Amino acid sequence: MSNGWGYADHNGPEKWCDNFPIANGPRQSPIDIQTSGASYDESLKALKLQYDPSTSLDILNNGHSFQVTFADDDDSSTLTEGPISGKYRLKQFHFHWGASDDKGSEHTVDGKCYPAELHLVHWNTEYPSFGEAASKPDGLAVVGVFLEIGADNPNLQKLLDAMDAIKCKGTQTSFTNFDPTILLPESLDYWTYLGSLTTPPLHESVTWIVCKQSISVSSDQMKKFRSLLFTADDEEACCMVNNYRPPQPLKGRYASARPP
Ligand SMILES: NS(=O)(=O)c1ccc(C(=O)NCC(=O)NCCc2c[nH]cn2)cc1
Ligand SMILES: [Cu+2]
Ligand SMILES: [Zn+2]
Repeated sequence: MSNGWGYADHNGPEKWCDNFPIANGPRQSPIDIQTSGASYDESLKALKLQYDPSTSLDILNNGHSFQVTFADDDDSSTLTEGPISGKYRLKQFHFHWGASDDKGSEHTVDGKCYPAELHLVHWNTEYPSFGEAASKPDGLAVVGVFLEIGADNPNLQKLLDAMDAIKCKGTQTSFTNFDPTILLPESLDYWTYLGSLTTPPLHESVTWIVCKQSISVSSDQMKKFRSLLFTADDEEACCMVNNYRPPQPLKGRYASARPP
C-alpha cells in the first residue's frame, strides 16, 4: 500500500511530513543543481553500468508512477565505479513527469525544469536485499536522466506500447528482454550528491547520480505518459501527471562533478 500519500493537494509533497517527518531532514531530494556551485572532485570515476536485458521482468502501475522491475538475485545488472564504492544491483526504473511540457522533472538545473525525469534505482550489495538497503545511508544509488522535448525517441516505444496494459493503479504486465542501456544519454557525465528517496518513505539512503546530458521525448510521447491513471479501475479516474516532488533545501550540500 502507499500509506495514502500522493501528489494531490490533500496528500501531496507539502503534507508528507505529517506521516514522514524525515521530509524536513538534512539530506532530502530532489535539489536544484546549481552548476556554478558544483565542485570538481578528482576522486570521481566514470560511471560503469552493465545491464543484462534478461533480468527485466514486468512493468507495473503502482499508483505513483510506472516502473519496470528487474530480477536482482545475482549481479547480472549492476552499477559500479562512478561516485560509489562496491557494487549496486539494478532493482527498477521509473519516471516522474508533468501535466504539461514546462514541468515534470524532480531535479532542476539552475532552476530549469524538464518535462520528465527517469530514475534507475540500484541497491548496495553490501546489504542482503533492497528493503534492507533502502534505509541505510549508503544503501541506494539512483541514476537520474532528464527527458527534453524534441524528436520522437524510438527507445521509449516499447514502454509506451506497454502503457495500454497498465492504465490503472495495481495493473502490471510482463516486460521481458528490455535493456535499459538504450534509455541512457550518449555521455554519462554526471553530477552527484547525497540525498534521499523523493517519495515516502523518503529514506536518506540515496547517492544521487544525475546525468548532465538529457535524452529526447516528443510532445506526443509525453501525452502517452499522461494517459496513465493514479487511480484503480473502480475509482473515479485521475490522470497520472505532476508526480514529482519539488526541489528541497540544500542545507549546506552541493553537487560534485568529474573534472573536465
Ligand atoms: N524517486 S526515487 O527516489 O528514485 C525512489 C522512491 C521510492 C522508492 C521505493 O522503493 N519506495 C518503496 C520503498 O522504499 N520500499 C523499501 C522499504 C520500505 C517500504 N516502505 C517503507 N520502507 C525507490 C526510488
Ligand atoms: Cu504506495
Ligand atoms: Zn523517482
